[in-house]
Amino acid sequence: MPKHSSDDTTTIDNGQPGCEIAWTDFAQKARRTPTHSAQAALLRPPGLTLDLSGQRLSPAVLDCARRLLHERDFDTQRERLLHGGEANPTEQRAAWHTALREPAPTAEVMLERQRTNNFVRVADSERRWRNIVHIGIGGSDWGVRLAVSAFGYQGTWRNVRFVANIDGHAMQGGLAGLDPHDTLIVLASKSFTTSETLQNGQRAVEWLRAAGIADPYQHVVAITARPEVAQAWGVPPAHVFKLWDWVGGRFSIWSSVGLTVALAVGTDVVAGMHAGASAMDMHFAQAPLAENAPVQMALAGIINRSVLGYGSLNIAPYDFRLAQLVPYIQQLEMESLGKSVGNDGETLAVATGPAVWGMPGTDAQHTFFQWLHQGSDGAPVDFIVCQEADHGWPEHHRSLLANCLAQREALLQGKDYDTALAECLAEGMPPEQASKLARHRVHPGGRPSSLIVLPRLTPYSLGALLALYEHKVFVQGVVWGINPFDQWGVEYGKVLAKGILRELAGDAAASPASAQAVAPKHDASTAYWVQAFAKSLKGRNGG
Ligand SMILES: O=P(O)(O)OC[C@H]1O[C@](O)(CO)[C@@H](O)[C@@H]1O
Repeated sequence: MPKHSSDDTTTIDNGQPGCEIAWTDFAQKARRTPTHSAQAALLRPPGLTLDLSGQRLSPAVLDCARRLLHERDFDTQRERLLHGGEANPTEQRAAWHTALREPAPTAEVMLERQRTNNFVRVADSERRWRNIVHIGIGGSDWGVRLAVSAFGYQGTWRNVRFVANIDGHAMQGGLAGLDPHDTLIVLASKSFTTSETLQNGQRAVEWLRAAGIADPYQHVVAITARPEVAQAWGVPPAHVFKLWDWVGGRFSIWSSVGLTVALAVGTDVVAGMHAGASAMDMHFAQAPLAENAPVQMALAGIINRSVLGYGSLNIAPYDFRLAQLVPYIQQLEMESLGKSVGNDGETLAVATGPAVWGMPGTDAQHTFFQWLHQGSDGAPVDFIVCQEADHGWPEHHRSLLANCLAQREALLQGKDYDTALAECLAEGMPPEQASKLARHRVHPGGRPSSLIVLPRLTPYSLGALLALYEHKVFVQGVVWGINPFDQWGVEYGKVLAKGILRELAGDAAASPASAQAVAPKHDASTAYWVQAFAKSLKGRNGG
């Protein structure tokens, strides 16, 4: 059976009787449904409107999807997710990020929310911490960057810098020009073991100390699921904010990791995002499947990936403020769905999570839209746009909206040869030249897309949008039979890096075999570069 196939007969078999039939029916119906239905297919969950008319969805597809979801035990799995059950079986824990944004959360969640808000209130009232350096990576970074750039794009009275990368230039740039005496370092790390974050944090502490600050840790806060480790590292207990093991790293924007957002753009923004996301949670829990936005979006994505064979998904926010949405969704989708082994431990028979990439429109149009329109592969596109802008130049917003709709229409409708030829002739070309050039002007069309319209960019609508994608990813995990809440693939590289690091530091005993049992013997190329880099590092350090 092919691993990656758009063949109708490719089956998903996760050990449940009948799944193969439901999948085959679903795939066949989807294949027979044309992309681009005659009417806009609008869903109106909280905070946004979703137009899926550019996808291969139809009542017949939905009918088969219902059976498929039933056979995957979707209702039970959704219940488990939303009520703190063991949604993450390989790590034997919940994935209960929805609990963090509930209007009436548990006492422990409420306590951390209050502690975070108090910290911000005191800092604001004292006009303290003019500079914030947020140090975190992956899920401890992207959501914060996104919210700060979405609502602080005009600048804020606090100067907020982000440092994620282990590359020393990132830290150098992150600290450059700041007054250490009025700088707060926010260390966000669920595990408090991530080497990038801890090393960058160490540099920040040294920088504070070098400025003559006697107790640099008074300038540091930590947000972590391991408060005792953060305290042992030096952070005062009152500066340690907690999240929980049952919050996946890529969902931590809903936790105290939002502290930097609150310091930068206000606690109201955080509360608004929570409200929007929580409303989407309710919608996901209660809306019938035909109107359930995350479910419908998930089905469209499954058809694009596993039935039509598209290898990637393009995210095109037609909003400059949402540039950081691209890496945010990239991590959410690719860390969650970048798996090829199912929950039963078997290799999956169908292709799962697509590569996710993108850039805000209209920049994207001048960068890679050519490939989307006429390239041999193409990719489904999620267009995201706000109906109303928040600036005072309506002509700019008109152009932005026109561009968004035009790109989508071109992908959907395409342009056939006769139209292209007529165009060329109307431009006065001689017939022979026109017939040649017309071929280059043909757009295949029928390329799938979704259009997500936010009434305007508010914390509520952004919260709803993020929760929409989260639940979409979850539903895809259910259908594909994979756990979207672990990320074992990231771990192996981390383990190997530790061994190589020791070798680069000249630790002779750290040959791969002796460093750790799981590290393989280096391949010839890696061995060559380890030696070469070790030599140049040694030379540089005068060794
Ligand atoms: O918050 P931590 O524990 O520092 O982890 C940072 C990131 O590293 C990962 O574990 C792996 O990339 C992500 O899931 C997570 O968001």
